[in-house]
This record gives sequence, structure tokens and C-alpha cells, in this order.
Amino acid sequence: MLTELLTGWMTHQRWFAGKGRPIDGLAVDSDVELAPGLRHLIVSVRQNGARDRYQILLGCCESDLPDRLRHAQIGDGLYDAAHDADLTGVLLEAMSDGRDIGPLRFRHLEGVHIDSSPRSLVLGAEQSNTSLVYGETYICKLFRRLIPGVNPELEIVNALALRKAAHIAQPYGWIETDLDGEPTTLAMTQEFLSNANDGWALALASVRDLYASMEESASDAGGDFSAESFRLGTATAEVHHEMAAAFPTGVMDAAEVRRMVDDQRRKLEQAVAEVPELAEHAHVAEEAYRRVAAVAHDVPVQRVHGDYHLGQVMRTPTDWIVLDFEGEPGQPLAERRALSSPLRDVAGMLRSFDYAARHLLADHDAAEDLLPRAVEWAELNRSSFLAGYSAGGGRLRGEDAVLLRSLELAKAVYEVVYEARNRPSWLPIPLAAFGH
Ligand SMILES: Nc1ncnc2c1ncn2[C@@H]1O[C@H](COP(=O)(O)OP(=O)(O)O)[C@@H](O)[C@H]1O
Ligand SMILES: O=P(O)(O)O[C@H]1O[C@H](CO)[C@@H](O[C@H]2O[C@H](CO)[C@@H](O)[C@H](O)[C@H]2O)[C@H](O)[C@H]1O
Repeated sequence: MLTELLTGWMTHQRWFAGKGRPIDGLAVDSDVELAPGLRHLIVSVRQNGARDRYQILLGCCESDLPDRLRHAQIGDGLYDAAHDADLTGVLLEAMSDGRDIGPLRFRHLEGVHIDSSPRSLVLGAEQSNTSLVYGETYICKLFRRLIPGVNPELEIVNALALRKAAHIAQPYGWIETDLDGEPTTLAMTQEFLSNANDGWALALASVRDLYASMEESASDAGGDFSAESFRLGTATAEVHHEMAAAFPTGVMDAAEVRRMVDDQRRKLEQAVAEVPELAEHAHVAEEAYRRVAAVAHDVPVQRVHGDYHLGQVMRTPTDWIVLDFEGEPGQPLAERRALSSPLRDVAGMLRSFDYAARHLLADHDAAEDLLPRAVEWAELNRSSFLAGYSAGGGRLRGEDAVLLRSLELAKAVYEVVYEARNRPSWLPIPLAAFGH
């Protein structure tokens, strides 16, 4: 039976959020034929009284599954059609035509043309979503776990594209349906940056060079990244400026700042309860939060990226491009769309430089000797990023230092929980943030 096959298969997928918890029930809420042999399913999974919805492209094959699709098999004659380039072209065609297929709406951005001829491949790094790369032209991200509402990434990238903003990948189209009466994004298609490297890989290459070199300082070594960090800072300020122009902005007054601090304290308490290793460092965050509350003043707020780190930016031959404006995965949509200080993103990227510097030390024989270099690399790039941010018009005043420090520690608290859940051997990286 289909529901049984899906239960067995879904629980083993990278994007299935409810791993490790028993499934109380699974139901197919919507089943739409997109083309012969291709069905679009929305499936509800009940676990511990909660319900999560996922989307699946179901391939149906009457004969034996060809070898090229065997890894995507769900059951006899059924498979994950995201992996079948013979079928996925229909997604681009339908977006290009602006079709409605049953309750699914395929749309494209006004004035853009979508070429539906390139064939797709699933991007290797499948995580919480599944991305299909069409030729060297488009990337279509299928949001696997569905949260009712317009996805913030689609909302922000479309708004910035309308303003012809720099530093984003051109959006082309999207798929939506109604869930709980709300238009809900199922997928979005953007320009694929075929000739670009992600910031994390570039930063790590620089750190590796530094560790391998006999040079004395980060700025003398072959892998100096600080000019890139500066440009990234400038690009970040420009993206913030565009987001402030495209969406409402506001001011958080002192009372709201104190409420934000209360929320940070709550998250810190929850994190300590979940990850006992954090307990001995908690006083560092508490002190930083206390200082923010003590000097609380008006803070400008706006839409922000929300989960900003080196893995979310790509360097093309000419530019830094910002991706994935979805906010922190797992947070409620309202929180991810809420206005907040752009310094949250600045803090996120500062943390990321620290991550890049330290993560290669974990298994390194000479970790102790290299630590001062790691710290120096991180400091150099963090300050270059901040200088670039200011040069690009980003607001960074003396009075913001206390807030920035507390936002960095709040991000480190989030990272402690993230690493404990997903990559326990990386836990020492965010824990080190409380020592300086
Ligand atoms: N427009 C794009 N062009 C090229 N590669 C991309 C593009 N968008 C995403 N990627 C690649 O996919 C990876 C994950 O993308 P992301 O949007 O951050 O997905 P996720 O939400 O699953 O983290 C990026 O680090 C990058 O390597
Ligand atoms: O990119 P995602 O939206 O999936 O973000 C989540 O995963 C990130 C890890 O890939 C995580 O980022 C943390 O690790 C990065 C190195 O892998 C590092 O550059 C970041 O600074 C650090 O926060 C992110 O926090 C999480 O939300």
C-alpha cells in the first residue's frame, strides 16, 4: 500500500525532519498528476501528536525501474521522480506557461523567459530541501517540509529582483498551492551560478594555505582572504540597504530591546538544558545580554537574511551573491519574517569566520601550535568584513558594539544546539566563542 511504502522510504530521507520518533500515521492529502507517470503528492505525517507536511514527486513506472533510477526507488514501480530528468522538465514548462494543474499554481516572474529544454540533476548536497540543477542555467529548490505561507526566500528575492538589486541570483519562477487557506510556496527557480564558489569553500582554502605556509602572519600568507571579506562586507551592506527599501522598516524601542534580551535568555536556558557542556560558559552570554538590557536604546529594524554565514554566499568572477534568505530553519515563519536588527546578519557572518578558522584544527596534529594563527586569521577577516560593511553604508556605530557582541553570542548559543543535534564533533567550535 502506498502509505506504507512512503512511511518506510521517507524516514530514511535526509530532509525528513522527524527522524528517531515513531510515526503515528501518514496520509496522502493531495495527489495530482503532473504528466503521464509523474504525480505530485502532499503527505501528512503525524508524530507525537504533531503533524508535518512534505511534498514528493512520485514517479510511476509500469516496467522494471531502469538502473539509473534504482537509487531513488520507493517501492515496486514507484520512485522519487526528482531524480528522473525525463520527467522534471514539466516543472519548468509549467512555470514558463503559468499553468494551473489542479490545486498547484506554476508561476514565473513577469518579463522573464524560462527555457524548458535543459535536463535536471539533483544537487549533491541534498539537505533540508532538494535542489534540481537544470543544465548550467537554473536551480529549482523543492521545499520538502511544507510550512503554510509564502517562503521568505521567494518573497525577498522577488522583491529585490524587482528593484534590480545587485548581489542576488535572478529568480525565474515558483510553484505554490494553498495550505490551511494560505498561499504556500512549494518550489522556486533561480539562476544557477555555474561559475562560482561558495564562501565557506573559499575561506577554508585560505585557512588551509595559512596552516600549510611557513609565513608568520595571516596577511603575509598566500591565502590572504581579507580583501574578499571586505568586499563581502560591502555587498552585505548593499543587500541590507535594498531589503530596507523593499520592505517596511521600524525601530525597536528600549522596552522591545529588553523583550528581545528576555527571549535570548530563554533560548540560552533551553540550550543549557539540552547541551550540558554549555552550562559553564552561560555566564558569558548572560553578562553580554545584561549589558544590552542596561544600555537599551532605539535600534533600527528591518527584514534581514536571518541565517547568514559563509555557506550562504557565493563568489562569481565579479561579485558576491547572497543565497537562501529563508531564515533559521526550524524557527516559526512569523519569527523568520519579523523585522530585526541587520546586525544579526553581521553577527552571523562574524561567527562564520570563527568557524572557518577553527574547524580544520579539530583533527590537526599541530592544533595547539596553529591555534594562534587561527585566531589571527579570524580576527583579520572579521575586522575586514566590518570595515567593508561600513564602507558599503552599513550602520556600525560605537554604541552598537554591545548589541553586536550579544547577537554574536546568541548565534553561538543557536550553533551549540545545532551542532549537538547534527554534528557533535563540531561542538567545540561554537563553545569557543564564549571564551573571548
Ligand atoms: N543559485 C545557485 N547557484 C549555484 N549554486 C547554488 C545556488 N543556490 C544554491 N546553490 C548551492 O546549493 C547549496 C545549498 O543551497 P541553499 O540555498 O543554502 O540550500 P539549503 O536551504 O538546503 O541550505 C549552496 O551552498 C550552493 O552550493
Ligand atoms: O545553511 P543552512 O540553512 O542549512 O544552515 C544551517 O546549517 C549550517 C551548517 O551548514 C549552520 O552553519 C554553521 O556551520 C557553518 C559551517 O558548516 C558555519 O559557516 C556557520 O557559521 C555556522 O553557523 C547554520 O547555523 C544552520 O542554520
